[in-house]
Amino acid sequence: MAVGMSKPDNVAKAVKFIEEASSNGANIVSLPVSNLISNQIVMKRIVVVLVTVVVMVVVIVVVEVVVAAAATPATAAVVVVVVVVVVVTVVVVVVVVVVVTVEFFSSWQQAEPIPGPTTDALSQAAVSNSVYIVGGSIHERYRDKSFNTCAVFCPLGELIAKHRKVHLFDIDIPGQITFKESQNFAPGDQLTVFQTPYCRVGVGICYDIRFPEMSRIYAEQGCELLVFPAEFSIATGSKHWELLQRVRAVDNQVFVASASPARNSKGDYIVWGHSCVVDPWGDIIAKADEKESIVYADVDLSRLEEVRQVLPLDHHKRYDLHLPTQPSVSSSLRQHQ
Ligand SMILES: O=C(O)CCC(=O)C(=O)O
Repeated sequence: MAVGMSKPDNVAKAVKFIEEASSNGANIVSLPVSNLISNQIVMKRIVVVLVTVVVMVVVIVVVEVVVAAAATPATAAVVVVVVVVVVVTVVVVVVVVVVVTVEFFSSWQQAEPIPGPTTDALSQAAVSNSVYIVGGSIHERYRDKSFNTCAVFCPLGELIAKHRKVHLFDIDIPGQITFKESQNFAPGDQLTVFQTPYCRVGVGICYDIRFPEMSRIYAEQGCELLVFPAEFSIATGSKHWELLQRVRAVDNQVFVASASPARNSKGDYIVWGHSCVVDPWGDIIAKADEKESIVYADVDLSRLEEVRQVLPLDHHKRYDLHLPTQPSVSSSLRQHQ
């Protein structure tokens, strides 16, 4: 789905898509990342514009004062020094106040607790449509911290799992993309698995897909489907989006589904789009383009068995040589398995 600036509109649209997916027979519906979070990049642009305007106004005032003072040479030098000191102080104060305010606004005020208004709407949508919902991600406020969190609901509307993004996207690819997610979020410290009557599901958010150990643990814990609400940019998505999903599917012999927002036309972070579902053989069985759409796929467990039979990787594993993994599953798994 296309993500807008208004959180209530995004939530309403998500609910509409859930209804549509369910009416077309979907049992598990995943929303993309950011569908419920306003665009912080736009906030940062507003700051840049605001600061630029303030600086320009101050510069104009200074020029006026200097020109006026130049008429009386004796006081000109003193006036210039005073004005410069005042201007620099004002600019520094304005920048600090605005940046701190906006960071606070974007990283905290938009956040909400779970349960909260957004997850209430998702819970209601799960009940009304009798589906499991992997709720994209919301900006969760918990005590004095913010998390990038995916809430999962069962058809009874219960919150059965909550995945707080484990790996934060702090990267700098010169000339392409710089992102420091840890400025706004704290990392989660648990992996998340939930059980449905159809299959067992492991959840990750976006950058989490890049860490093969996480998907491996999910597979070892019996997951047949891995779901990644995500939001890759063009910079990395064009190269790695499909590749990562296919390699996770092939290595672990599981289905992998990744839900992305539609391509946005404005902003510094251009979303790649292309939600897709990959089967355990690595075939892409359903795929969107960059535009807004719903992607449907059957998680056919007999296909999974077939792949595991012809390529019995689990039987060939050399656990005596491979590094042991350290499973750590969220309490939701223990409660709902
Ligand atoms: O791994 C990537 O290339 C993109 C990840 C990302 O955009 C995120 O986690 O927010």
